[in-house]
Amino acid sequence: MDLKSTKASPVLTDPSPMNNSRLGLHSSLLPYSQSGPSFSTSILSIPRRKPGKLDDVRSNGWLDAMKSSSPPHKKILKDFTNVELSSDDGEIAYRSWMIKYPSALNSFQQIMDRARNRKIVMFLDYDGTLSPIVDDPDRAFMSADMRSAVKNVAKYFPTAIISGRNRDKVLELVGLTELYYAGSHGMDIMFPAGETPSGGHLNCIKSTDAQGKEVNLFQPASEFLPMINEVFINLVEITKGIRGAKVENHKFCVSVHYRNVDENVWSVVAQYVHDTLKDYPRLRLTHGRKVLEVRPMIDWDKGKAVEFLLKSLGFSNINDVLPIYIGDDRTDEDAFKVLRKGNRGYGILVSSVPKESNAFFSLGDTSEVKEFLESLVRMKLLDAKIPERSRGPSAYNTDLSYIN
Ligand SMILES: O=P(O)(O)OC[C@H]1O[C@H](O[C@H]2O[C@H](CO)[C@@H](O)[C@H](O)[C@H]2O)[C@H](O)[C@@H](O)[C@@H]1O
Repeated sequence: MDLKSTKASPVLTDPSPMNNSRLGLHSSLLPYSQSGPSFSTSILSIPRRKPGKLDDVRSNGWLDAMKSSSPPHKKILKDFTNVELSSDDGEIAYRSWMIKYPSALNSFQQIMDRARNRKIVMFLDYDGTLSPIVDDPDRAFMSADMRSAVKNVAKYFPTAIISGRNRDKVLELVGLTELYYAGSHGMDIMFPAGETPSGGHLNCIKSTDAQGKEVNLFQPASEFLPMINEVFINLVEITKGIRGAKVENHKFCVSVHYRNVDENVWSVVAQYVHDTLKDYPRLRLTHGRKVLEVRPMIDWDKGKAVEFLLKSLGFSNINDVLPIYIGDDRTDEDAFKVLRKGNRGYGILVSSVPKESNAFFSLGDTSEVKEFLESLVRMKLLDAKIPERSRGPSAYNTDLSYIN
């Protein structure tokens, strides 16, 4: 297979604003320009390959997007309101944001009313949702309490983790075999054998899980595997002189982290990724939290993965099912959109600062996520105890702490 071929695959589309036609805007990349940002040799050793013109990543918006990824709270408030805010103003801006995206904890009753006579299906993102954001992606562990909250939720509600990470890695981090897992932003889905979605998807293969159980794997970007490996190797090589840069191979996508890179050098990281992508017109870039993500240019994302799983698991009837997706990142917005469309379910954004979103509700941080999951379980147990006839709208407002 010609890895760099532009020949279209049936699944290829160009859904991203950050695609390679944008990248092509400045195709005549010049050798490294001295007018780029200055950096000390203590944080950046001489790279093997010189980056193209650093203006590329400025003019195509990459740098702005990088700066606005997980910025300080004050900057987010300024961007959200368009004015410089004092901390009191910030509090007001946050409160008005909360009116638009009410707390899922405070709106629990409303969510439960909607869930009456419907099966809740839970979708959970990993980083920033189940585990707090930390500097080292290899140390993004979830707490034991969170693990037990997820385990309990999965006892009563079908539960899937949809992560940008490699599927095996996220399974290792979560450590619960009773869940469904989708890695690589939904491009690597494992689901039970026998449950194939109607419509007979291609790219669905039989496999076995870690316990030797038969499962189905859906990998719509499987043809990109060699290309992704090649790009991973190139990106590791090209960024190895940049202190703090880290490249992860997630099988069907590659992450380039700049969280621990000196901000003056971000443009160099961006330019290296930009230069690399010029050789791969069938790959595109998306932005996460202080991470650049290189992925196949296919019409597939976390939203499509949610739809696929609902269908595969037999939960596509909108009248019987209430899907809830909790996530914190831009890539989760695709899933929020799918649930918002046709009022199908609820997206819940995890954020402690105002952010525009397609979610319906918000939760402030991972501890509120845990609280929400625990409330779902308590509600389920209470439901089993209260006879149908005595259930009123306020049934779930009672103190549920006696249920263990
Ligand atoms: O879809 P997710 O499960 O949320 O994965 C998205 C990315 O998460 C990881 O990076 C993020 O979390 C790290 C640990 O807290 C943090 O250091 C990093 O800055 C964040 O971007 C993961 O390492 C990425 O590969 C995922 O794409």
